[in-house]
Amino acid sequence: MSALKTLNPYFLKHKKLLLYGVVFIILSNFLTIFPIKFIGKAINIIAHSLTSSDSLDKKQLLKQLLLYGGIIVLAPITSGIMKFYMRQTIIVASRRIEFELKNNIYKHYQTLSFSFFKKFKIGDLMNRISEDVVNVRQYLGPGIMYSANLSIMLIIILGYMLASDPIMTFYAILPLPFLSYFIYNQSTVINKKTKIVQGKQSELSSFVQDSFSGIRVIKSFTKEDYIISKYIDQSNQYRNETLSLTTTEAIFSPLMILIIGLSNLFILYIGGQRYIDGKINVGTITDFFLYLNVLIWPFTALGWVISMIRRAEASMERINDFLSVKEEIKNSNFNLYPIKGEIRFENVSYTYPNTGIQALTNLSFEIEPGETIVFMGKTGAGKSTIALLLERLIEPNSGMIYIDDQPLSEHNINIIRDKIGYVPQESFLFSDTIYNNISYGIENATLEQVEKYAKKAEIHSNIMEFKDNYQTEVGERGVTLSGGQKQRISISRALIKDPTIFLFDDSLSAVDTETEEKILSNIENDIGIKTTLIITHRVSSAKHSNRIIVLDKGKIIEMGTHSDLISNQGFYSELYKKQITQKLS
Ligand SMILES: Nc1ncnc2c1ncn2[C@@H]1O[C@H](COP(=O)(O)OP(=O)(O)OP(=O)(O)O)[C@@H](O)[C@H]1O
Repeated sequence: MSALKTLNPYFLKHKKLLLYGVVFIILSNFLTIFPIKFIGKAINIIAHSLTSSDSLDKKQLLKQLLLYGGIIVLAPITSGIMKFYMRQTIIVASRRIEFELKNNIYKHYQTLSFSFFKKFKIGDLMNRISEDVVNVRQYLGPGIMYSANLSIMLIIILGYMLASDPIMTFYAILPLPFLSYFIYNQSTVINKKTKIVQGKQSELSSFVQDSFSGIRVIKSFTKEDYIISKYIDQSNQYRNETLSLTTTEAIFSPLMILIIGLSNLFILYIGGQRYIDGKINVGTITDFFLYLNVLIWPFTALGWVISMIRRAEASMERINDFLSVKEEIKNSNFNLYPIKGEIRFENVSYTYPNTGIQALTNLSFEIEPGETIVFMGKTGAGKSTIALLLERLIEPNSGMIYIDDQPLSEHNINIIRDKIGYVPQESFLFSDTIYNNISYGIENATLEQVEKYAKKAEIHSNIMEFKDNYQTEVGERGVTLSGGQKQRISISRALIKDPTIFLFDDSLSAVDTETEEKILSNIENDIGIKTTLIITHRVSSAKHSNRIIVLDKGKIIEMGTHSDLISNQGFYSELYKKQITQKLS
């Protein structure tokens, strides 16, 4: 239960609603149980009036019968109203706590570092905020409501039963703990099997999703038969797991009815004997049947609630695991100031913690404000890692990064990120309109502003060809756009921020070299004294640079101007020759 202690502050916040809920539970239970003994009394009156010949006595009995009838009808109606308020308080409190918990988890996710998100699968992160929170909410709502209901009902009903006949009470209740245990056991098995079925179902739907997304590759490689047999295989697994769950569920009801039947049998047998012995009357037997009827649901709920609490505890532990992760990169500077754009790396090394790959080793370079530097090198050389470090999405293991001669770690992180116009390698677009995607980084952007920067990124004329122009929805992650269109929208999104430092991470790879030229000279005309870092595999981008840095295995192997590196006869000049020959041919 220790993990569930995290919920105490939430309980305290909603204590009023929860307390009202308990009051309504007490009232509703009392009103459910209270009229039962009047049913027994009414039966005794009817039995008595059948044998009585006194008309005055019969009149008196009828009056009493009417009074009992009134109680028997009115009490359950009032109990129903109380049950309504019981749900309106406890379930509403649980829904509010669920809402607050979800918001807190989401807020916490937003504070966590970039490497945290690289460590966990998206599906896993989503589960904490959906399935796990639902499990906790079920404990908070139905869990608490039924536990309170059972305890209160048990106290009231046991009082009545013991007052009527202690021996019959013992026999009537005897099978009920077995009922709770059985329900707990079955619920645990059903939960486990349901999880497996859900897992198989999501495997199947991701497989189908994947095969639809990759339909082009499947057809090109004529893999249709392979895909169909794989689908049938996965579908068979799903069917087998579902059938196993259905069998468990099918055993559930008959066994439950058997245990309840045993209780009824005990009442009939023991009650019958005690009636023959003259120890109780017919009304008492009727009362016990009715008491048992009322008790069955709480005892059933007990088993269910125990398994629910165990599930909630496991879920809360998983949620707590995430909530206890601390912000790795904290901002300690909240001043507002301008940035000139001078960048200095001094012996910077970085190793990715999850793979142990050393991406950069003792890297040192300096960039003056307004300079354009091109980073080149084989794939995996460490170029994108420089971009991540500059945005302070990750921190160096050793060495220092300076911006405007001040350590990056001492800067206001929000200013740095705001003043860097970053265009990522995979142009991620939100499922929204083109307008909202371009204006993402600034508030209340006008259409003129959006158009201006779309023109600079050479995408405006494309957008004007779409039916809804700037209001065109780009679909999930921009699926309705070509790779080059996505890249140029992503560039417009960086340009509109009017940053001091531009950071292009291989962000022109999907446009032809002519468009690339145009975009870079559009930006150049506008840049003024802005620092620009271009990570690229194309020598055409290098033309616009002051210097080129070539990396290999996280180290600088060449640095200089285009003509310096051509005469160097190294990686750059080889690449240049290759790409120029390709262009000419
Ligand atoms: N998130 C990550 N987790 C673990 N290792 C990573 C991660 N990102 C990159 N690496 C590793 O770090 C090294 C440098 O990667 P980086 O992305 O900086 O290379 P790059 O030069 O930008 O490559 P490319 O030109 O292919 O984009 C590579 O060996 C890569 O496998």
